Amino acid sequence: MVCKRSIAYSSSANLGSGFDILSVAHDAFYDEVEACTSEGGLRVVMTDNSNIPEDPTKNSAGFSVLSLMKDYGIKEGIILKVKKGIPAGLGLGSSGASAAAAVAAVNSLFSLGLSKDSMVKYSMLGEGAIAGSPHPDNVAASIFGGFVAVLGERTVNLNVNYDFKFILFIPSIEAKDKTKKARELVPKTVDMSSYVKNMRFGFSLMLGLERGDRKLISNGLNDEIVEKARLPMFPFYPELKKISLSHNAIGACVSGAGPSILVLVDHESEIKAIEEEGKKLIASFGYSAQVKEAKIAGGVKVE
Ligand SMILES: Nc1ncnc2c1ncn2[C@@H]1O[C@H](COP(=O)(O)OP(=O)(O)OP(=O)(O)O)[C@@H](O)[C@H]1O
Ligand SMILES: N[C@@H](CCO)C(=O)O
Repeated sequence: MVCKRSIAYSSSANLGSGFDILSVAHDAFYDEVEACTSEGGLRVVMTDNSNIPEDPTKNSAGFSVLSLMKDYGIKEGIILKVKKGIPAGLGLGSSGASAAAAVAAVNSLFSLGLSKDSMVKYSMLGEGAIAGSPHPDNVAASIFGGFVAVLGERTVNLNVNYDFKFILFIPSIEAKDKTKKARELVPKTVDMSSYVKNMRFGFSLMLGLERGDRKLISNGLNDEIVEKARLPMFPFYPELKKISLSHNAIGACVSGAGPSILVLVDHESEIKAIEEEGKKLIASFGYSAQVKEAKIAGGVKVE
């Protein structure tokens, strides 16, 4: 039996207006996957006591690897042992990280020579199996690391020339098929004024990161369309953003499909006040919340 082990970090997708395009990997949490050759077929084993299905067609890691096995004619059996570090269903790219780690491990196990873009392609299929449509942003961040823009079949890393860190507010809200439901809330059409505002936000964020311009980054962390449509899923968000900005955060946005919220902070921000008041606010809505500080993380690693 030959094995390969990999780890992939959590991520926050969308970053305001970049629905299904922009994302960032952070070191808040990571998943580990060990892929070993075995008897025929694919078996997924969740090594912790999570309720995540082990049926490969219902598991993001399993479905991605099934697709790889089919396309690359892999006849040998594979056992995937998935150790979850990233809590699922909270907008932290949990399903995407498992898929990314599994694809990278199998790529190495069978020396498939997949490019990072091909790994994104296979990993996003796992997202499709559970969220109804295969969004690429979380898996792209987990594979490439850093800030990414997914531009069709290519993912590009953004240069970051500003020093900041993240605060993640992670409310304990259990919602079955959360991302699937959240995607159903996204409007099918948008009016021109929202489109123009969102283009401005997206360009502001990308240029602000590249130029190290705090004001542009701050202006970029906004969204007129998707966050608004999904607000009933995280009703505390507008007030949490207000509190963060009043204490000099750079900006705040919904992490992926929520309910977690990502806040960017730097030396000018009153971090303790943001964390304490933010937690109290979420409690006033009836939810407990974990608050976690994090930094930008690298891409998937195979041992
Ligand atoms: N390997 C996996 N890791 C995590 N969740 C998985 C996995 N395979 C299947 N799932 C299922 O996917 C659902 C969680 O996915 P969902 O997209 O809602 O959350 P997420 O990946 O944590 O967040 P987001 O995509 O918003 O960042 C759960 O119902 C879980 O059972
Ligand atoms: N772009 C995806 C990310 C899910 O984490 C969405 O917002 O549905």
